[in-house]
Amino acid sequence: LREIIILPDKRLREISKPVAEVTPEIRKLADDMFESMYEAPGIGLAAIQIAEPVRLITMDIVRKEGNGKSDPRAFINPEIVGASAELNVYEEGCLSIPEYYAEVERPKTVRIRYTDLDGQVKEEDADGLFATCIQHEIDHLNGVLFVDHISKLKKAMVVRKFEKAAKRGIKYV
Ligand SMILES: O=C(O)C[C@@H](Cc1ccccc1)[C@H](O)SCc1ccccc1
Ligand SMILES: [Zn+2]
Repeated sequence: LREIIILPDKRLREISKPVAEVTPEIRKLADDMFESMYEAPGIGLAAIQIAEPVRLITMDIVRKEGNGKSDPRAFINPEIVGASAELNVYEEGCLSIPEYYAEVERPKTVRIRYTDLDGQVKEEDADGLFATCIQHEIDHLNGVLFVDHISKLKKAMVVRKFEKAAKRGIKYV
């Protein structure tokens, strides 16, 4: 199980590097990410959140319902190649910014291109929670956090709260 890094950890602002080749190490990292994601629990995770600055995302949207179903997905070097003009608002959270939620507006549907764990390049349309989550995760790969999409004032309050907690040595368990 890998520790999820928390704001204000500067590493969350790194730009993750492309994965050159799907190696056994990348597959092992994906396994570690699924384990950490399920344990959190979360429906998405970007490698930088466990301090690995590589362009790899894991997701499992259905598992959240806890009805025994599971649809683990891994996305290597994901890119958004198209986005709807129509926007969607979703109350987002982040495993790296615990217990803070805010409404974020994003394109309702996006077309993504990525490489899967078998090394196959795929293109796919995403809508609903899948669209919201994949955009949230791709943001992580670019050092962007969901609080960067909310008002300056609210973002300043959140960042200050986490910086004070960090100074007091409070680690969110
Ligand atoms: O920090 C992360 O990247 C995990 C995020 C992914 C996410 C954020 C906003 C909207 C959808 C996904 C979440 O903390 S995973 C927890 C969760 C579960 C169900 C719905 C929303 C968030
Ligand atoms: Zn997040």
